[in-house]
Amino acid sequence: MSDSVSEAAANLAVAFLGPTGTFSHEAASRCAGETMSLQPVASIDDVFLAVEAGNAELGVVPVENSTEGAVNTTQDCLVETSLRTIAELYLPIQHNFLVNPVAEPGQIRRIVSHKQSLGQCRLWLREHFPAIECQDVASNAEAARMAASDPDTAAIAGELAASTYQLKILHAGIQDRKNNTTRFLVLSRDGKTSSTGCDKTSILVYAENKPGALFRILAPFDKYQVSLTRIETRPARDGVWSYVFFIDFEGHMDDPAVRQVFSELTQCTVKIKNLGSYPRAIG
Ligand SMILES: O=C(O)C(=O)C[C@]1(C(=O)O)C=C[C@@H](O)C=C1
Repeated sequence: MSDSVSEAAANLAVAFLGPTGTFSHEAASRCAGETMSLQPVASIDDVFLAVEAGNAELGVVPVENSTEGAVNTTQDCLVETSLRTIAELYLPIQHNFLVNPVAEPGQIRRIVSHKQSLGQCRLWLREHFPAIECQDVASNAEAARMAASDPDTAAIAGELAASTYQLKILHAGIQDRKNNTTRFLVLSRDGKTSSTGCDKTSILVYAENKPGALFRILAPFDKYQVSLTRIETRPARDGVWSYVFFIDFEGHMDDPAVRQVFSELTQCTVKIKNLGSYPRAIG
């Protein structure tokens, strides 16, 4: 994990989407290391709230998946939050079809999982269980917990959830894409990081509702040769059919070229928000 994370003081908590056994738990464990404790919370919104309120020092949230794309709840929370991203990490996501050890073959009446995971296994589910109802629940570990108390219910979740809730792995590696990966963000209140020479910056941009607005947003990146790594749109929520752009690009806010881009963007947008600069992880 990056220096920015290891600099967080000892014995402080890292909040993540719980309960125990989610992929978010795995991601949070990697960033907590030996020194920080782990704090499961009920939702992604609660991760933001825990860090904003000072009940946790850091929060770990999924932001995008290589199969399913953006995690919308996280994007929406990023619009409203004052937290900054201080690190990113990529986690390979291997899904499993988990059943209660006492379940008989043919007993499964419903399949539960987080909606991102159901999406990541859509083709497999269509091929193997076309007639069984799929229901999305708050997290994969919540799904595993349900399967542990009901032999009619199967869960889609990771190995950590299988061992935590003592479920049987009936089918392993059922995600539609073998190299399925989720990118997580590490959030903090103060958000201070130093340039490492290999960083990324995330910003949020409210575009003008005028012809050429997106063209003008992209022009400074071309002018200062700053490479974009992601651009994503979400409804802005402060008007019908107005949009906000999430833009990730290479470089740190302290780098001269990035400063130039940011200052030119402030002149051609309605509003711009710095979501943080952080060391680039290998995905
Ligand atoms: O339910 C979990 O295990 C989570 O940590 C959530 C989540 C997500 O929201 O994307 C995390 C990684 C996987 O992409 C699937 C689910």
